[in-house]
Amino acid sequence: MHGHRARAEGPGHGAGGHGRGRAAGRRPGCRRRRAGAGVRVRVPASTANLGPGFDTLGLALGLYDEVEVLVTGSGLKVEVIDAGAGPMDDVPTDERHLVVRALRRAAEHLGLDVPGLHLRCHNAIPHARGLGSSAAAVVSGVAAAYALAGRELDGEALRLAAGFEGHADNAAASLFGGFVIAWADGGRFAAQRLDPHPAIRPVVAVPTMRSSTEATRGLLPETVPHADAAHNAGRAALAVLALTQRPDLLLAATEDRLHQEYRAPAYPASTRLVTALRSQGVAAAVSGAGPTVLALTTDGILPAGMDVEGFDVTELAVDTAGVQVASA
Ligand SMILES: Nc1ncnc2c1ncn2[C@@H]1O[C@H](COP(=O)(O)OP(=O)(O)O)[C@@H](O)[C@H]1O
Ligand SMILES: N[C@@H](CCOP(=O)(O)O)C(=O)O
Repeated sequence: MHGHRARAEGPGHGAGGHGRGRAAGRRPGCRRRRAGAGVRVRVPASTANLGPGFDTLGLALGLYDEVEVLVTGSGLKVEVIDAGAGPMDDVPTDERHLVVRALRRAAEHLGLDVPGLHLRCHNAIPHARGLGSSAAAVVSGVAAAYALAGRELDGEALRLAAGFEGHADNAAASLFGGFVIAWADGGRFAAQRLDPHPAIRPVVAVPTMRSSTEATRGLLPETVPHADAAHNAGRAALAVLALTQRPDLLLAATEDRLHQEYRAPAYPASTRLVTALRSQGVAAAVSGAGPTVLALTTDGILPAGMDVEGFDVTELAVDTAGVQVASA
């Protein structure tokens, strides 16, 4: 399943979405999925904002979580396997598990009755680092529900997934792959996918420290100076051109004044690395809400002499396919 294109039309589903708490009951017209049905989902990580495109721009990355979903007769079993993400001590294995919540909400939306569930989650995307692990988890749950219902992913899938976090940049990238522009009209999320320029080679510097997106969103001011808003509007527009056609413009196109400096106290080492890379001409930004540092290079490496102690530096491919689902 791939190549889906988000649509801007259709009814929206916000974070308070419909059907909450009804998953256990079987409603009239609900289609029961037989025990034994199963799907396997592979979902890419993502990097959001890309500097100036706060809550708007996203890029899918070639680092994947995989989830095996088996429909059972009753109950819930969640197995969480470290496939490179590190310790999973922040993940509950009951109904609060993010993949389970997303799957249940999407199943409810699709009129699908899932009597019991067994999940095996192979997690490679590190949590709370700014690589979209939570959006990837939500997208995998939504994609699993769509596949179990025999439905193709559509714009409603994006609205369901984005409704969990209230912004769609990561979710759209994980759903559709490639480079995405996401927006919301009164809570109705939509996205447009674009093909990133093939010369772009993202490098990520991932620190061991975690930083929750919710916490660093709390550092943002209610209002920003008009000049900063104007600056970011221009740079975000330029970023669309740079990401798709003109990688030579990436340094100017990744300059941000809306969110990074406010979040800087949460991760000083990442901020220092972004500044050092930019001073060497590398198009660097904080990835998502941080603390990972993203460098959009064309050679797949960082300049010599950078202080990357405490960071795990890796080149990641751009994922162009988005979430993939197969029968298990
Ligand atoms: N694969 C997953 N399965 C279950 N929960 C997850 C998964 N990935 C992320 N989460 C939840 O989301 C939190 C991280 O979300 P967030 O702070 O938005 O960071 P990120 O930048 O990684 O998305 C984790 O602490 C965990 O509670
Ligand atoms: N636009 C969001 C992106 C959050 O990304 P994450 O990978 O850190 O969850 C923000 O900047 O808050």
